Amino acid sequence: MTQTPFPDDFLWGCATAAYQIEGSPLADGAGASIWQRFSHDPRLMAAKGDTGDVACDHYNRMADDVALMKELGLQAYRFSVAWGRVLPEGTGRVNQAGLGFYERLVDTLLANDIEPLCTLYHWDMPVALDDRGGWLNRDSADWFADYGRVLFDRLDGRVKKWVTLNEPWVVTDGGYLHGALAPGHRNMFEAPIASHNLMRAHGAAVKAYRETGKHEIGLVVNLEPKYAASDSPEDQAAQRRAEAYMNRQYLEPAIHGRYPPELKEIFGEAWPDWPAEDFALIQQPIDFIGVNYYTRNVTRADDSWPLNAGPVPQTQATHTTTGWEVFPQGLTDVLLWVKENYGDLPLYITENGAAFYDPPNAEGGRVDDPLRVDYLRKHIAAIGSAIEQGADVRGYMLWSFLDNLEWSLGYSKRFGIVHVNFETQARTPKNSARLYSQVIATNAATL
Ligand SMILES: OC[C@@H]1[C@@H](O)[C@H](O)[C@@H](O)c2[nH]c(CCc3ccccc3)c[n+]21
Repeated sequence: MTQTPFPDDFLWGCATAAYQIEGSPLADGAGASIWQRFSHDPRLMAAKGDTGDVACDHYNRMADDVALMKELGLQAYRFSVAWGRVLPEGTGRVNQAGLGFYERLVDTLLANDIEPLCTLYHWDMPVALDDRGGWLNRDSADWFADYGRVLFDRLDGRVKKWVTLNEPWVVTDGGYLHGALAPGHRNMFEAPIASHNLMRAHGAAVKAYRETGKHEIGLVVNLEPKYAASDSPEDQAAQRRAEAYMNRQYLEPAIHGRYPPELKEIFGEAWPDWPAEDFALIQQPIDFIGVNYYTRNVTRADDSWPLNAGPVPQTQATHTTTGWEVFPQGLTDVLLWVKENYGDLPLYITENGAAFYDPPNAEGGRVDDPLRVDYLRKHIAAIGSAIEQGADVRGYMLWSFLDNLEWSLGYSKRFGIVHVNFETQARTPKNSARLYSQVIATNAATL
């Protein structure tokens, strides 16, 4: 048994997102989000009938859920705010009842010695703004900054770690290129525009935070390390395109004020000439980078659209129920890649976890999830290895605290370390929750 001690102030927590756990999406004056619209549309939703109307009913069960977080020993909790609860029309009128829910959540967390990490945007834009063009409208940067100011004014100080966007790549690739996620567009010309406006909005919100904010704000990106399938020039070029498209497209402008050249190659005539002043806005200095890691990709040249690059199935490996290869080394590799390419900004693992087929509630209220226990042990050890090699990793937010709505895949993909019986809303910690409690108590990875 090898123990890898973590830094003394390493922050151990869990992550969730508003639309995936809260339910009551229209309660107390809230304005509908694009996910309310998308999940109710059987033409768009893969898991037809699975909506966020109830989810984990966290909106009504928040105090009990925070008590369970405390019981498990969580030191932090990463959540997102549903924009439409706070600003039902997306801009203008503030819905005090909606803002009040998040104020109660933050105060309850603090009363339980759990540090709140607040994500402003985890994919649920108000429909009122989507109807005005959403992320395709350059005004979205101002809408988002104004929304941020409402939260900063009310919660900064109690919230000391802010995140502007969760995974702009997924918002763009899923919502505007392939259409698998809200708002369900499939348009190669729209995707770069949405992507660019998301980053302008990120910059505008960071700039707004610096007007009054006294703590930290960062950006969360999903990173999937790309390993060329061979040394052939074709596979090497495919790896560069895939890495640029997913892993560099957002960090390059945020940190270096530029886009990777491969994006013009990928999008061709669909890649606009961006106004130079946009990059000064996007490149606002941030205090940390949040890394969401789940798996890797072995990449080869192929005729897939739009990258002409695709995965080589790793048939010999363990896979999750979402089809992702379990590859802990990729987490070590990608943390060192961030350090090498983007400098020594503090890093947080803002998401890491896995969906496996968990047994139903066994007798005595236990859920045995050995594959998730093994996944977490190995990925937490992988972080320890990156830290030993010089990565400045400050915390780990496990995805996820509860089984929840896995977007268009519905409730069948269970990522929680706490099982949710969606008929009764009963919460049952899985064995992985017990493992995580031990990791937190010892501040060490044990393999
Ligand atoms: O899929 C598990 C989680 C989601 O539930 C989170 O809301 C989201 O932040 C998130 N991102 C990723 C990695 C990127 C990705 C998202 C969706 C589909 C494929 C890859 C995995 N997850």
